[in-house]
This record gives sequence, structure tokens and C-alpha cells, in this order.
Amino acid sequence: MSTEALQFDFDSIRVATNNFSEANTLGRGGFGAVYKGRRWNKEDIAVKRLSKDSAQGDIEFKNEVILVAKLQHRNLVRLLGFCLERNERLLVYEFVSNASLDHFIFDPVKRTDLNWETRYKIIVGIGRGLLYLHEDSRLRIIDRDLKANNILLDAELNPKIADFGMARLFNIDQTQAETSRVVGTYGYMAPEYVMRGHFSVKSDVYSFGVLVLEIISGHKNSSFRHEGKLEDLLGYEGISSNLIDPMLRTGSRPEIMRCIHIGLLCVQQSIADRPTMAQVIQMLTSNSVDLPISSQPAFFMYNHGIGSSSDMSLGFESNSGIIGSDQSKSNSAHKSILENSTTR
Ligand SMILES: Nc1ncnc2c1ncn2[C@@H]1O[C@H](COP(=O)(O)OP(=O)(O)OP(=O)(O)O)[C@@H](O)[C@H]1O
Repeated sequence: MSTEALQFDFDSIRVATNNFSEANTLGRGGFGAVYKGRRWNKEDIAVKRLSKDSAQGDIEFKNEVILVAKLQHRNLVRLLGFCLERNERLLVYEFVSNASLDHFIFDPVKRTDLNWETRYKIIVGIGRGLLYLHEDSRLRIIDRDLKANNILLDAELNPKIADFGMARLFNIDQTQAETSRVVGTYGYMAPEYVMRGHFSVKSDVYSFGVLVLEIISGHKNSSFRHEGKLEDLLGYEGISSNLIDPMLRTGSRPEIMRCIHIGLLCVQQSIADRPTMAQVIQMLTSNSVDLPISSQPAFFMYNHGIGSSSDMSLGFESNSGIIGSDQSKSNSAHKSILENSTTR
């Protein structure tokens, strides 16, 4: 694919987004604002107007766009191109019509739209998208920021992973398995990544496991610790009564329990024990594949017993207590880019 084919003209994007108007704003993330664009006789687009603090040069940026645009899979949001003009850096994506997964699973009303079959389809779709990034695409991409608000749903509620190339596009160390710049969101990041900056396909597997448990429970991994009892998620009886969203009562119980089990395998403390995404897909799609017993998960569930809510609390022990608590509370927007001064 040539650079020209991916290059969008600034004026046409300005027109499509109604001059980047407030009414066209879909939201603001860690990398800048996102606008909906309507193009005459063409498909709708989502335009990410990047903040101007990227250290990357124009040529490098274009090269990365070309690479990321080559990644095409039904469970990935497609990058259609870019615009580099007038001191602006824009990324142009296919528009995905049904908002992000967090709008559904954490909303008491919208959650009812997602029955078990749909949630299962979403889990498998995210898994396939991640597998493609890890193994099937020629570039071996580690997402590093997989979370419910980076999963967009299309009109048929098929999931599409968004933002998967951002670390590349922002020139954040790709090849090293260790980084001083942690890109990710507390609550979804594997312990080794938060504490030592170590990332790998297995840190993505961890984030996937958190997502699976959130999709089944309908509860955010709130990542803070209330005073009181911490419940060990390994007790499956406890899980069945506490974790499953009551709205899933018509779903197949064995299937739901199997998915919880797979989620738990993904969030194990031991990196080597976590399955690869290829194994996850096999386990999800074939009942004949036996599931190993999961060892110590890197987190605990806390049921604080207030009203009917039982927030999941996924944190992990460090020398100074549970990681992920205060940071997440003080940053309710789940800021994605975190400078980690404690690594290396
Ligand atoms: N391709 C798209 N189609 C439709 N909506 C989109 C698309 N890409 C992003 N959005 C929406 O735009 C908003 C901002 O997205 P963005 O990815 O920048 O931020 P975020 O995911 O909220 O945060 P972060 O930068 O921390 O990942 C979100 O509400 C998201 O759902």
C-alpha cells in the first residue's frame, strides 16, 4: 500500500467533521480528540486528531501508518489513513457505530442488550482480534492497552479492537520487552508490567482475562481495595454466586463457568502458566479441550456487600500493598499513558 493511497486531504476532513465541531466529537482519549466524519457518498469515518507532542518525525510516522494500515481483521478497527498537513497529525479510521463495550457492560440498562450468546460472541471476537495481532499478522503487535473502552461494537454487536497500533504510532519502544514508559490502564495491566515495565504477549493475555471477567460479571475491575475481606477467586463456588451477572441467568451455565475458568487462567500470576491467545481460542471454541487447573491468580475479588453491587476488585500484592488502587481512583478517566518512574 502506498503512502498516497493512505493520505487524506486536510480540507476534506475538516468538511467531513464539520470543522472538528463539538457536535461531531465522539470523545477525548490520551492521544487527542476523536471526531465523527461524514463524507459525501462514502462511508463514515472517525478522525483522531493527535496531540502535537509526539517525538516522532513525519517520515517515521508515515511508515508506521503504512504498517498499521496493513493489519486487517474483522475484529480490529481498520485504520484507513492519515493526514499530515499544517502542523496537524490526523488518523482516519472506519467508523464503528455502536459505541464502546464499557457503555454496555457497565450500564445497568444497556447491559440487558447483551445476553450470554452475544457476550460469548464478543469474548471470542476480541480473542480472535488479539490472536491476529500476536501471531497471524506479519508484525507481531502487543496491544498493551486492551480494555473495555478500547473495544468498539458494530451494528451487529461484533467487537473490534481499537487503538492497537498506538504504541507504534507514537514510537514507544516496541522491540524491548522492558520499558520505562508504561502504556496501559491500571486494572488491566499485568503485575509484571506495572511493577517492572515487562511486557509481552502474555501481558496482553492478562488484560484479556480481566476483560472476560468484566464481560461476565458486568462489573468494572475497580482496582481498589475496601477495608475488609478479600475473597480468593479460585473458589469456584464463590465465583458462581458472586461473579456472574444476574442478567445472564438464561445463558448456559457450563459455558459461562468454562469462560470464567479461561479468564482465570489468563490472569494467573505466573506468566508461563498463562495460555497463549492461540490456546485461549482453542479452549473457547472447543469443549473437547481440557482446561488446566488455574494456579494463583494475580488478583482477588472483594465483595463489599453494599446493596446488590459486588464490585470486582482486581489488584495484586506488592511490597507496598495492592497496586492499582489509588492511581485508578485519582484518575477516573483511566488515563492511558503513565510514566512509570519505578521501572528498571
Ligand atoms: N473508529 C471509531 N468509531 C467510533 N467511535 C470511535 C472510534 N474510535 C474512537 N471512538 C470513540 O471516541 C472516543 C475517544 O476514543 P479514544 O480511543 O481516543 O479514547 P479512549 O479509548 O476513551 O481513551 P484512551 O486514549 O485512554 O484509550 C471514545 O468514546 C471511542 O468510543
